[in-house]
Amino acid sequence: MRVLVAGGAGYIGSVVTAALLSDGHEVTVLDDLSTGHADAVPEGAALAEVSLHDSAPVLADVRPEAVLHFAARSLVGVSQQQPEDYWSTNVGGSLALLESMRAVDCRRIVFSSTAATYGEPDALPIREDAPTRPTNTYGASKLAVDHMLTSYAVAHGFAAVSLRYFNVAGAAFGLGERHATETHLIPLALQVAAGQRGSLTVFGRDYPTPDGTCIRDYVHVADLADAHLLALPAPSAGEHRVYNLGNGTGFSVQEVLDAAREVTGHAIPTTDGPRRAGDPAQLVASSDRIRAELGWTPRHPDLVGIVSDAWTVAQAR
Ligand SMILES: NC(=O)c1ccc[n+]([C@@H]2O[C@H](COP(=O)([O-])OP(=O)(O)OC[C@H]3O[C@@H](n4cnc5c(N)ncnc54)[C@H](O)[C@@H]3O)[C@@H](O)[C@H]2O)c1
Ligand SMILES: O=c1ccn([C@@H]2O[C@H](COP(=O)(O)OP(=O)(O)O[C@H]3O[C@H](CO)[C@H](O)[C@H](O)[C@H]3O)[C@@H](O)[C@H]2O)c(=O)[nH]1
Repeated sequence: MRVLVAGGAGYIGSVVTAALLSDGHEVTVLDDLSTGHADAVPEGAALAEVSLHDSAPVLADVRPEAVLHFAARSLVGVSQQQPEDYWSTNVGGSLALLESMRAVDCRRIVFSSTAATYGEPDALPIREDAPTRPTNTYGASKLAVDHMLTSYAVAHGFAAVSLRYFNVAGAAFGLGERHATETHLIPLALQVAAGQRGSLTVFGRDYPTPDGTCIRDYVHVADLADAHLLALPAPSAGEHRVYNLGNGTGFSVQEVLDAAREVTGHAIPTTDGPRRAGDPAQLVASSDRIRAELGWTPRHPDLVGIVSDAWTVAQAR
């Protein structure tokens, strides 16, 4: 298939681009390089350095049969201080992209949604029919795009899938996480292990969890790539599907740090800090729906393996 990958110079988009290429697809990456890197775009994919807002000429030129949409602002904390950037990029940019698609009669899309659309869960694991009550602008902006896709499916015959990722981690195809402003636990722990950072702050040890630290569901980026390949052809015209993506097993911040110490052989000093605003105590996915409907099975559910793959690629840089 001829596909356009919006945000394909970023962490997850670049890995999925590599997976699409190895599956025989023809790929053009559209990315403004605001948080991505040109050298992360896999060889064999074309790069159009353009914003979502100016995507129309690129779509007119490429004439894709489908779009995979990763391009976004995705820092929860910043979304609370600069909401305008989140509404503009995530919602305004996505609307512009959908209109660019409609103009060239391209109506198939896979969208990067997030566990942040659910907010604080009533019950675990979180299923797709759980209430969506985002606790930050980032999650609210992603939920708005999910709603946009439902209405584009109904009104304009789009075939759409929202994949609600939980905590994406690990590396594949030699590509890992490389954010100028890094906020994610695993890459930060590995930067401490590599001596690039002195220590890491544990955000809260007083949560109602067995060791007092937050629990998250870490999913390997290679398993995420598998899910995108399965989701791409799945919906029919007029259909918008929503699938959670996680392993269904939660690990605490303490367990992640222990795994990082085991993998790297470094002590990884930490200090204890207050809770980070808006962090739910536990987020664990039920991925029963995508397992049942698309046959997705995570091949790398082991936390030590996920951290180990991230470490291998971080060291190679
Ligand atoms: N990393 C996670 O754990 C996680 C979890 C849930 C959802 N997500 C979502 O997955 C997607 C990818 O996340 P990531 O971690 O790879 O982020 P990333 O920042 O590495 O990648 C995002 C890419 O989008 C590009 N981009 C941003 N705004 C753009 C615009 N206006 N026009 C064109 N390109 C633009 C950036 O340059 C970057 O290359 C995001 O939509 C994010 O919200 C990520
Ligand atoms: O320096 C740090 C960084 C993180 N943490 C903790 O580690 C856990 C994981 O934090 P991350 O920042 O790595 O990931 P989040 O769970 O905050 O965010 C992820 O899940 C969200 C869903 O709520 C969104 O989807 C978001 O895009 C995605 O990155 C949290 O309990 C956080 O408090 C620390 O203790 N210290």
